[in-house]
Amino acid sequence: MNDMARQDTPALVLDKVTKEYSQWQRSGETKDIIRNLLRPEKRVVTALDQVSLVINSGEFVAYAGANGAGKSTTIKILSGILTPTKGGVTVLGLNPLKDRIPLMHRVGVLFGQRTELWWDHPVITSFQWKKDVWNIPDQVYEKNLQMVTELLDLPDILKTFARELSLGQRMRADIAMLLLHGPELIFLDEPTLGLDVLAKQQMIGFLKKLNKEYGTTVVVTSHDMDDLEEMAQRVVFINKGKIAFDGDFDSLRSVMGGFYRILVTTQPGVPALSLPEMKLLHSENDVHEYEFDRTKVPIHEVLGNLSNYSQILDLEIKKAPIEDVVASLYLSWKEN
Ligand SMILES: Nc1ncnc2c1ncn2[C@@H]1O[C@H](COP(=O)(O)OP(=O)(O)OP(=O)(O)O)[C@@H](O)[C@H]1O
Repeated sequence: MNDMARQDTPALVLDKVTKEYSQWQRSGETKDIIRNLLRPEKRVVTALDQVSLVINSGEFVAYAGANGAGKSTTIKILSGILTPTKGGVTVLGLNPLKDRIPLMHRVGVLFGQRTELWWDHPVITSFQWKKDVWNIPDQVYEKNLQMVTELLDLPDILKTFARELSLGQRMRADIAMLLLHGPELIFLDEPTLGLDVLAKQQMIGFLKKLNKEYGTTVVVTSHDMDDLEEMAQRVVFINKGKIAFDGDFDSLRSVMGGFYRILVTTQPGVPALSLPEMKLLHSENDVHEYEFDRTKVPIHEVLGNLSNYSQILDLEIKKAPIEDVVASLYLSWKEN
């Protein structure tokens, strides 16, 4: 396929995909052992319920949702590990089940806590093993190895045994290995889980660069909404197997109202002011944090009200933290 045709083909399409699992039910009580053996009970769980989704080539998409929402199931279906119960799936224009081998050469999948590195060998040995087994041409391998070594700062890591790497170093080595065959589309499950602040920043910076400069389509799942907001342009939320939101982060914020935070620093000893249309969240020393909904009170009105108070020394307005927005969303979904 030429490059033009590739760009026109969506990176992935889910068309009314449903996935049901059968789960064996056992009470765990001794008195039920015989009954469990003779009349085992099964429960059908609908992990994905008529999910339709299109992700275009070159996008960076956050795929989010609470525990058990259906994220891993989606990624397993997209990578051909699972068959959907109903519905159609294409990845880079191919069928993940029938075309698994050709797809493997164009896609990369990384499940956060799993590693493909050989534990008792230096990292470079695993890389060379992948090159041989995957039949990666010398030129492609050398080019990608150079790219990941530079961008992920790997020189020392390459010579180190995988078992001796820190979590952050191992994650970098895993992502590097994933990219050696030059995938056009990558699925990453929790790539920042457990990383310290610096390692996390490095990982986020690298993924953004990979998407922007190399055009790789990236689909990331994570429970850390701040990380997702920093990385992705689009967020798709799945809730109980259904797409509950698909858009950018600002639109996600506005789903729960246009909540903003304002930090008001007053002169020492001045108690928190009671301000119209603003909810006091907390006060510490002379800094008081309020929340307001800008769809109800425009920002200029808030500032106008505050300008009447000579006790105010400083002001800072910021968007409500995305984690809080999502917590309210989860709560509203739970109640429905
Ligand atoms: N192999 C399986 N057999 C039976 N049920 C399963 C299986 N895998 C997942 N499920 C069920 O499908 C639903 C979706 O699970 P899935 O692992 O896709 O969620 P998730 O969004 O990835 O969750 P998490 O964030 O906790 O990893 C859950 O109710 C889960 O119990």
